[in-house]
Amino acid sequence: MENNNSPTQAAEHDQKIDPRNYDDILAVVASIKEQVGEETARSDIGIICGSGLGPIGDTVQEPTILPYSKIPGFPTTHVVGHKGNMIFGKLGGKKVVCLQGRFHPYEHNMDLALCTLPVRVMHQLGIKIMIVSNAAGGINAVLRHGDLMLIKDHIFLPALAGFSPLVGCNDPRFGARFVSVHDAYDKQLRNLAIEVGRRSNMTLYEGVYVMSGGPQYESPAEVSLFKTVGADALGMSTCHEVTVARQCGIKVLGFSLITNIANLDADQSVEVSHEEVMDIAKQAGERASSFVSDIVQELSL
Ligand SMILES: O=P(O)(O)O[C@H]1O[C@H](CO)[C@@H](O)[C@H]1O
Ligand SMILES: Nc1nc2[nH]cnc2c(=O)[nH]1
Repeated sequence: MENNNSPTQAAEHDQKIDPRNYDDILAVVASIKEQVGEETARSDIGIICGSGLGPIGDTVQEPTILPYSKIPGFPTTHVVGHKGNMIFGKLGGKKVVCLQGRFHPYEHNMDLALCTLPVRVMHQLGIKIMIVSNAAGGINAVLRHGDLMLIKDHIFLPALAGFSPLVGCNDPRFGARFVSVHDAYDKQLRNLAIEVGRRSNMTLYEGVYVMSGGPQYESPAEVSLFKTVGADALGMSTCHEVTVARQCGIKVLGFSLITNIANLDADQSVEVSHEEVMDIAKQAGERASSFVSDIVQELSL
């Protein structure tokens, strides 16, 4: 089993990094540049792979792979289906950096600043656009296993309860103290994705993603609550990354792969498991990868 929280996966560096400190972020970036070379590190597009969506990273051409264990300040990824690699290379003719593995707040004691360190690092590496993917439970009745849903907006539940990556002192070099997320998921990028999907006859939904803290899956009553407030799909990631990206001025395109149907009725509920999530993600991996690659090909920077 990969990424099983084994002590052998401890970081290979001993540099102490505070993810809330701007100069420390620059130190992380300097280390990455030193290891892969300045030109390789410079990237235009960042991609974050969701649970089981690592195959997107495997399609990067001319890859230079830097394991997280070699990046100062990066914790290990504990969740199965998140390999823990930063991959530099080309996709659709563009320079990309792909994160094969993300940091979920539930893995890291709800330290959202730590979990968004990779986004701040990618910003310093030059990305202007971030494509973020996740595995999610479908709430909207139209959604089926394996469907792709473009994220139009989100409900960042932990942040509403005070768990935002922007809590704490704000170094103005990071961006605004008060970040507007009125347009978190860029409309032009969404339109492009819809057009790309249409051309390849892909059924693509658009909806609202809600992030819960996890790691337990939701009870039927909780799913009903989310449905009532307008959520279409739910997961335990993404919103923290998108919030930081917006603070940095990065444009975002996000999509959810529907890996399970969230339970709405306690009398007819079925067990949800990460194995099911991984299974469906595996089946959809190729489709999701070619979708991302087609979009990247058409992006103008
Ligand atoms: O959001 P990603 O990383 O795709 O993973 C999703 O899948 C896991 C649960 O199966 C949770 O971590 C949830 O957030
Ligand atoms: N919170 C949550 N995360 C998920 N990730 C994949 N499926 C689900 C789900 O049903 N709920």
